[in-house]
Amino acid sequence: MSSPRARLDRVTTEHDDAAAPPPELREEYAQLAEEVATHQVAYHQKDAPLVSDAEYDELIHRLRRIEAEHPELKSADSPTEQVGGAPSEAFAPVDHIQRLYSLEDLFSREELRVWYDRAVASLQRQRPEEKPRWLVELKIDGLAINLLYRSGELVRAATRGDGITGEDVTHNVRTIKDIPQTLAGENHPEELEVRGEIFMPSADFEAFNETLISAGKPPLANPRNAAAGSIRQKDPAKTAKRPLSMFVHGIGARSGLELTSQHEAYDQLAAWGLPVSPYTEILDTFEQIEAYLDRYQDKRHDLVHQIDGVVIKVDDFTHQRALGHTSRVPRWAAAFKYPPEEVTTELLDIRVQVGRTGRVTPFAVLEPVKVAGSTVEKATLHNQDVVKAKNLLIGDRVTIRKAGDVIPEVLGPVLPERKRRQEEPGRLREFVFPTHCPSCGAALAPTKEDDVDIRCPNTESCPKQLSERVSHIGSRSALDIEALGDEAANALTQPDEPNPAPLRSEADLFHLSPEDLREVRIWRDKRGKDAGPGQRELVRYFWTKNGQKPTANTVKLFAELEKAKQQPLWRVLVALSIRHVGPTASRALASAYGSMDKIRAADEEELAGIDGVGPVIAASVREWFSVDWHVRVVDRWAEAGVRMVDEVDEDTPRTLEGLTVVVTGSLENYSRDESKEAIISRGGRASGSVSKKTDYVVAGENAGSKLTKAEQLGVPVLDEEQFSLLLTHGPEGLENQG
Ligand SMILES: NC(=O)c1ccc[n+]([C@@H]2O[C@H](COP(=O)([O-])OP(=O)(O)OC[C@H]3O[C@@H](n4cnc5c(N)ncnc54)[C@H](O)[C@@H]3O)[C@@H](O)[C@H]2O)c1
Ligand SMILES: [Zn+2]
Repeated sequence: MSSPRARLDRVTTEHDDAAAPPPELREEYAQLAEEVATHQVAYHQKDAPLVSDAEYDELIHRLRRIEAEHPELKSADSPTEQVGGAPSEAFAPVDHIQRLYSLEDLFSREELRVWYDRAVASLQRQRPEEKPRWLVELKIDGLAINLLYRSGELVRAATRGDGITGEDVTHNVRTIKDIPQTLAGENHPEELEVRGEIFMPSADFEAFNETLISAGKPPLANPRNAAAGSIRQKDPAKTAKRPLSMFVHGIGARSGLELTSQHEAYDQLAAWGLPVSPYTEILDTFEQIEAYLDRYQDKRHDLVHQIDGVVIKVDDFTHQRALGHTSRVPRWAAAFKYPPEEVTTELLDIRVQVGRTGRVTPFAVLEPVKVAGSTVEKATLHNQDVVKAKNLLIGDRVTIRKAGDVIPEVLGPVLPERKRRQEEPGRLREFVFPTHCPSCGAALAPTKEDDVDIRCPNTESCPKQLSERVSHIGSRSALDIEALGDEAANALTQPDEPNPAPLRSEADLFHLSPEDLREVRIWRDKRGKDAGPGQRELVRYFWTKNGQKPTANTVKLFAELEKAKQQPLWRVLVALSIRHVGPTASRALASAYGSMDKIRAADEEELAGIDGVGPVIAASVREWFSVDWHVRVVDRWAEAGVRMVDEVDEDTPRTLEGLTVVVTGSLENYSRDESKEAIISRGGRASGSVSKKTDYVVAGENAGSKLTKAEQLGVPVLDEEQFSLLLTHGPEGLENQG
């Protein structure tokens, strides 16, 4: 599929100014048109898309581009002229009184700007005295519906179909509680068409899918497919079981009803009991529209329904009429699309990786694909059971999802494509979990018999486990050694033939000398940040000449290792890679005991009793200290001068004793860890989630849902300045603030 597309791009640019389309282009145009038409049927009629919306959008855009350059290629039934699909024969056809249109898609701020300027200019010419206002609302990812009310009674409901003829789904729509059978209020027009979007609320969608999975049925792909599939059931009883809602987004034919604007129409429809969206706003300027786009891009996962963009409409009906329609879309409205969060790509392979605690996890190797602003080529699959549950075969086309900052997830195979591929022998194959560690060759096994996790038992010297542990020691949540990242950890722990690895165990990390790194490439060759231009040769000269003067990179590593020895006890605990012992548990242990020796001496029961520790972590800590080489790590580090005791700083006043504080968003003067430490060292509890028990929420730049939650629960919200006052003077500091 990709090669004809790539060729197409080339051909269209080369022939920008050519008059007659060359035969290859003709043929490729025909092919692409057919492909797009197939996707339209799969999506609109069968509710079973073969590709993601993003890919479809790309195809149809290319088609439009060719048509723009070579209009003679375009036929009247081109897929670019279609509004949705022809109505399915499973339902009675219904002619809409007034046509339904699709919307022009805009994929960037630049495209939006062009569209906006054109609309403004066109209105300016026609009605120079008036300035348009914009009604901006969310683009609900659902199914369009046209409701017909006669004298206040719902008489018919139809899908959009091709815009002229839809499918009669009245019985099914009557099962939706949000849609009134009889309108409230009075003065109902004799005839009224109400347009809206039927959707399955995000929360219900997840719950519904869980019931499907537990009944052994395949889950629905996304809320849009869910809504469309639910409305187009043959049996209304089935539709009735689906949690569906609707929001109004337009008005069609209306007899004897005088309305002057879109927002007035919404107000009237709301007064008659129809559900209108709470997210709609009337705006005046382009900047305000952009601010709206920004706001909802951040919030898109906290909404009642899924959205794929924002719809911008000219509010005034006179203005709408002045701008008019094309055959397919209104010129007075357009849809701004957010970057897609779901795309499909090829599952090239499933491999396994070895983690720092020996866990061997499968991950998907993907054909690189852009999603939500970044390129994805790998996604964890967690364990064998997940690979099975997701029903993945190597060679499948798969849907992946990346929402915001969340790590990318493989949702599952594109099933219709799977069927096609199954017919080609050898195209698909099942993933077989390896029996031996890909790094050290040890036989893999679960720790306990019924454990889903498979592990490499060679914990001490499996090179991959060791390098993962070493890079973890350098990570920000552990000893925070910037010069000790993945690359450095690899260089330290993997042999670089003919040289052996400088480090065979993390026990010796703090005993390394610059001499040990002399032959290791990243320290031998690389100029550090401090080394100025031209110094590289000089530094190398010293190395080769007398082996005395280390490179700037080496200096940096050793300076940072030295500094790391002074890190607080909790960070040392994190650095040890004890299973289940992350920053939270480490802080709890460190503040309860204050020294490594005491933690080592504590028995399991005692550990389990510590607030923030509990039985699982307690067992894990005890087990860890029972292994000889683990203890050796601690001893060797202590020997090298790593701090194993927390000094109780008598000078820090315990101003936050007994208080729980949540910090959200970014502060100017404190990093995430610094603010936590500031709270804990003053006797407070630094929590990650807001509840009724939270005493204060400190909100920095870009604070998100935690701030909203605090406001809902009435938890006092502090800015950074008030936070500083709280730290130095306790709650009284805030009271005196005036
Ligand atoms: N994956 C595939 O194979 C495939 C195939 C065909 C179409 N598609 C997807 O379908 C969409 C194109 O279909 P389309 O013609 O329905 O266009 P569209 O969904 O981009 O926009 C038009 C529709 O948006 C809906 N809408 C939602 N909120 C609205 C609001 N607030 N105001 C007005 N309208 C609102 C209306 O139902 C309207 O008909 C694209 O997203 C495309 O990616 C995908
Ligand atoms: Zn191994």
